[in-house]
Amino acid sequence: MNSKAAVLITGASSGIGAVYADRFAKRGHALVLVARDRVRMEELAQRLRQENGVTVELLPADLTDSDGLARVEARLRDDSRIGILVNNAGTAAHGGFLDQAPDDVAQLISLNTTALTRLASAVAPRLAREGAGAIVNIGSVVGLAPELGMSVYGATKAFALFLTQGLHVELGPRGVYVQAVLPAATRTEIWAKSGRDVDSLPAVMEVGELVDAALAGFDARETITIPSLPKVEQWTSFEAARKAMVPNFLQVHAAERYRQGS
Ligand SMILES: NC(=O)C1=CN([C@@H]2O[C@H](COP(=O)(O)OP(=O)(O)OC[C@H]3O[C@@H](n4cnc5c(N)ncnc54)[C@H](OP(=O)(O)O)[C@@H]3O)[C@@H](O)[C@H]2O)C=CC1
Ligand SMILES: N[C@@H](C=O)C(=O)O
Repeated sequence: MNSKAAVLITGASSGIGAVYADRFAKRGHALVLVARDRVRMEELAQRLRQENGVTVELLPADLTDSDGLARVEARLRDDSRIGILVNNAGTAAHGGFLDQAPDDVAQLISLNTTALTRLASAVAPRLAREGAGAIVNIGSVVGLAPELGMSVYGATKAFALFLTQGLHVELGPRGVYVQAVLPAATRTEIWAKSGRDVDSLPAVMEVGELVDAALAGFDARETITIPSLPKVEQWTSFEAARKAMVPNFLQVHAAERYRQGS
């Protein structure tokens, strides 16, 4: 019997999710693949079964649809073989805020934040009871960079980062590992799908290299993994500055600069 936890990967029909599937299959994990495109997932599943002898199941679902999302939530809640969730499905939006239709914005938020949170929420109680398992949330460096002008997409990725840090605080002591991976530009279909030419970017990482680095962070049990960032000290000092500010928030009086005439 295979004692390794099964891995449920969302957005597994292409790009980063498909490579996660490949790498976890190579490590001998059974897989549950989630996305809308059943045909692409079946092609991937057949190859992974053949090459690695692992069980690969498909759970086709649109995660912005309440029925689809509920099916995946139920699977995460009830299937005790699943010990790792890779919350990867996501889309980006082209254009600036003024050009984006509210319905498109709502759809983006629904996939990148609501689905991500509901799936984590479906699996977390069981993992906490078992005192084991992992939740991996795919964020983006865009979530740290409002200057890039992708405000809604970046906000969803900032959400993924914050949620990860919060869940790390809450679930870490219960034995559940939570990781956020923050890729920078990576060669996948997301760029063409959102109307952008990936080759116009100054630097793009190949998707295999991105996922291998993310898994190195996973193996090291990092909470935040930024594969492209050359010096980790930049992230650790950013975090140290944030943490140093937190004890100063609770005050009886407003800061001196806001006190008028007192
Ligand atoms: N590539 C990059 O430069 C970067 C990507 N990221 C993040 O990485 C993640 C993966 O993206 P990437 O691999 O690049 O892009 P892809 O477009 O290749 O993959 C996106 C995946 O999400 C799935 N998906 C999209 N919409 C839905 C939906 N409504 N329901 C279920 N699944 C859906 C797609 O499958 P299907 O269409 O079959 O449903 C596909 O499998 C995203 O969260 C993205 O924001 C972060 C930083 C950089
Ligand atoms: N997905 C990319 C933007 O569209 C990114 O996060 O860099």
